[in-house]
Amino acid sequence: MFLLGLTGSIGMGKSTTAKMFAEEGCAVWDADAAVHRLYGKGGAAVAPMAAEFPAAIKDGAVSREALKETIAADPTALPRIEAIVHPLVAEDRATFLADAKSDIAVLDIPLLFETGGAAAMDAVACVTIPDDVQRDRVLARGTMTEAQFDAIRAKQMPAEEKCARADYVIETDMLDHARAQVRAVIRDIREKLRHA
Ligand SMILES: CC(C)(COP(=O)(O)OP(=O)(O)OC[C@H]1O[C@@H](n2cnc3c(N)ncnc32)[C@H](O)[C@@H]1O)[C@@H](O)C(=O)NCCC(=O)NCCS
Ligand SMILES: Nc1ncnc2c1ncn2[C@@H]1O[C@H](COP(=O)(O)OP(=O)(O)OP(=O)(O)O)[C@@H](O)[C@H]1O
Repeated sequence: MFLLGLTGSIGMGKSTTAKMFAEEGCAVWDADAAVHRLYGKGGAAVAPMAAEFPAAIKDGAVSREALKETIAADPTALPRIEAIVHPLVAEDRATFLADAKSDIAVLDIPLLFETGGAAAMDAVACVTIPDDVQRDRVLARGTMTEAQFDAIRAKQMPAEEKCARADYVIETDMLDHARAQVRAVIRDIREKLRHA
């Protein structure tokens, strides 16, 4: 199975583009969605998070709202959260890949380059839009304050660097344009698989 990493800065269109790959028949796994499962009631992150961040647990699940307050108040919190969450995310991904049935698996991973995951991919696609559009789109969702957005963005590798390292760049300026690029990426990969 061909492993295509899909990455890009916060709000640049990873989830929307991943859905397009799924619609074209690729098996898709989403790291953020895995975190949602892990944080949910009965999720594997709840107990270890409760041990370190008791204030972030509400109704047996990890509360993102509470967690964002913790992160804002304590600069050491995010790396400690990552140390708990990232190994669990890696397990979730291994389970997905063991069951996946498709010629191409797309792994939507926001921190693919930051965490060194790109080395395990056969190729990487990076979604991109200009910074001002990114900011507008993220703030329009209303789930983050401008300060929270800036803090997350500052932690991520700059978008230009991600694109420079990627094998494919997908501009997410318009849905039809992105879909055409997704189809071109799939065609290119299938062509490569035929000649492998
Ligand atoms: C910070 C939290 C509480 C924000 O939750 P919220 O629901 O508002 O946003 P969401 O999870 O959808 O994340 C939005 C985007 O923020 C970026 N982001 C999230 N976590 C991180 C991080 N640790 N470092 C850099 N960017 C991050 C990603 O681009 C992500 O797609 C949440 O993302 C979290 O708990 N992050 C820690 C776990 C993690 O590292 N996840 C990243 C994918 S494995
Ligand atoms: N090709 C596109 N054309 C127009 N709008 C788009 C396109 N792709 C994404 N968007 C819009 O941009 C916003 C962010 O997209 P999306 O949620 O897919 O990004 P993301 O990278 O997964 O975000 P995050 O990093 O926060 O998880 C959404 O409002 C979405 O509708």
